Amino acid sequence: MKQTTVSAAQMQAYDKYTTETIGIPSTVLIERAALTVINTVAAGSFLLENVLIVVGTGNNGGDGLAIARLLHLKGIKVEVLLLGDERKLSADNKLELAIARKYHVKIGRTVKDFRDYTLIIDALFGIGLKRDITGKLAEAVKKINASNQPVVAVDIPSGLDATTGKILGSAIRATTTITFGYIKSGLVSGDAHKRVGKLVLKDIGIYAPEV
Ligand SMILES: NC(=O)C1=CN([C@@H]2O[C@H](COP(=O)(O)OP(=O)(O)OC[C@H]3O[C@@H](n4cnc5c(N)ncnc54)[C@H](O)[C@@H]3O)[C@@H](O)[C@H]2O)[C@@H](O)CC1
Ligand SMILES: [K+]
Repeated sequence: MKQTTVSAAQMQAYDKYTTETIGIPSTVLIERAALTVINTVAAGSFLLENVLIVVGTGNNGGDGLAIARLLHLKGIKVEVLLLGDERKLSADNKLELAIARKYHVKIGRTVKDFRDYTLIIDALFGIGLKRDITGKLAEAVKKINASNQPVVAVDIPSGLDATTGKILGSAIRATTTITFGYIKSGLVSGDAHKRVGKLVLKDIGIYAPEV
């Protein structure tokens, strides 16, 4: 795996190349991303007693839903907090949500107190974040940070611009960030040092066209 950094646009192009030109279904990549996250989390010192997975409407949320399902099927107590407009789910997110619901994963729209969880997994936004996080979503981000609970960010802490590392409105403060395929430049620049925590790079089968 190359250690050079990539922009969000480059990473999106690699995703597209892998899924469209090579033909690996995006749900295979999501499953690999989810397996990687649960294995990395299990190998760490996190307490998996009561896990909250915060998911958004895009494919980062799709990763989160797959993580929730895999943990749930291992008998770990998990809860999903689904944030954003459910009518705007990406196709893969919709599929992962339907699968999670069939396995009776607990999925809610609100949380009483973020301090009730032993681990929070952040799958709100990945490299698709385009503008400032505002309103209810920004409130949730601030409450998660204020909870001081351990947070594992999926691909990138939500709210961080994947290219510049600038905080867009507000951003999750992660204990550990597990990023897929390549280190996005925003994980090592701008405000990244305030938000990323320990950075872990994992291969999930996305490669640049020249590989
Ligand atoms: N094939 C792929 O593209 C893969 C993607 N993966 C995951 O998917 C992520 C990228 O997924 P997406 O491109 O769907 O992007 P995201 O999941 O980052 O989110 C994009 C969604 O959020 C909305 N949005 C953007 N900024 C917003 C804001 N400020 N407030 C409210 N809504 C906002 C967009 O309109 C879009 O619906 C990666 O970071 C990675 O975690 C991996 O699962 C591997 C495969
Ligand atoms: K995230």
